[in-house]
Amino acid sequence: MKSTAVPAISVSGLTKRYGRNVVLDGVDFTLDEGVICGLFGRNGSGKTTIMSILTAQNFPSGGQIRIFGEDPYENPRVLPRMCFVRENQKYPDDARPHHAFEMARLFYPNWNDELANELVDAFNLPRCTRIKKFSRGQLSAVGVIIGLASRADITFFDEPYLGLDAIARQTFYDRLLADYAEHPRTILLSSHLIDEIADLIERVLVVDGKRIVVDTEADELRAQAFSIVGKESAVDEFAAGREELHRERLGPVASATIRGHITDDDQARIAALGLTSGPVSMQELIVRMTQHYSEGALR
Ligand SMILES: Nc1ncnc2c1ncn2[C@@H]1O[C@H](COP(=O)(O)OP(=O)(O)OP(=O)(O)O)[C@@H](O)[C@H]1O
Repeated sequence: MKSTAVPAISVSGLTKRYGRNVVLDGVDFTLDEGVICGLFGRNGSGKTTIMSILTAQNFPSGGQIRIFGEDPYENPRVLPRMCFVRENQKYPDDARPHHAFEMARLFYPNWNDELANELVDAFNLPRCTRIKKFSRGQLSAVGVIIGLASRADITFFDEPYLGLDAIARQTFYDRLLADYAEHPRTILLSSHLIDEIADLIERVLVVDGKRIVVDTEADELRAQAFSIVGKESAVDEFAAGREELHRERLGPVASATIRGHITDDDQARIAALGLTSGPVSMQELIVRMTQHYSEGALR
């Protein structure tokens, strides 16, 4: 299911301006069907803007976007195939969860009532309370349930975890993976809790400086850096001539994040220098790479 002739999403040269403020400038990426992809980036980097443009809730200022090969604007072939779970979703004042689910059932052809009901129990959601009275986490749970039970061909989750406690977030991740295994589809998930979703995602996109700066398979990303720790003079010796993403010092001891695959020769040299090496978490790697890009080191 990994590659199809027509990608689920294709974006080329996307720009977006709000007045004179250019927030996206030349965003390019494609996403095949049947992939869970993480969309990461700092606050205000444009993640919500990208999702809202892809779901035709916002207009691009330039460039081209295609959903299953088609322009999504006012396109009845494409719009019911996409579900956008956004942070500030509004519901009518008197709506209870079942009202929101009835609306979703009308719109999404693959909607599954049984799954929605199971999830209401899994998230301990009160069935008879008006959504207006819900806590922040309960409100997020309504969005997550709609996102999962819609089984849309492409589901966009934009920071869907706000207010959800650790147990509820784990419930979301577990149910997402379980349902995705039975009903593969395309999922674009933005989050600041990178390590929490690192094991869910197969693909990574990072937006920074108005464009996509990282576009890679998750496994490849994990292998793109390693850390070394030990006496600073030994760290200096090992790091000389290599791309160093980050360094920290504590007295005579330093730890450096080095970009690149660690080789057998590297391992031997690390041991000979009395250093220790370790993996870098996806969150740390993305944070370090984003800082590095922001400092202009890679441009
Ligand atoms: N309707 C709007 N009018 C003017 N500026 C906007 C509008 N919507 C977003 N912006 C600006 O566009 C930029 C990108 O915002 P966006 O919400 O897409 O970022 P984000 O990556 O989703 O941020 P966060 O991680 O904080 O949710 C920000 O600088 C924001 O202020």
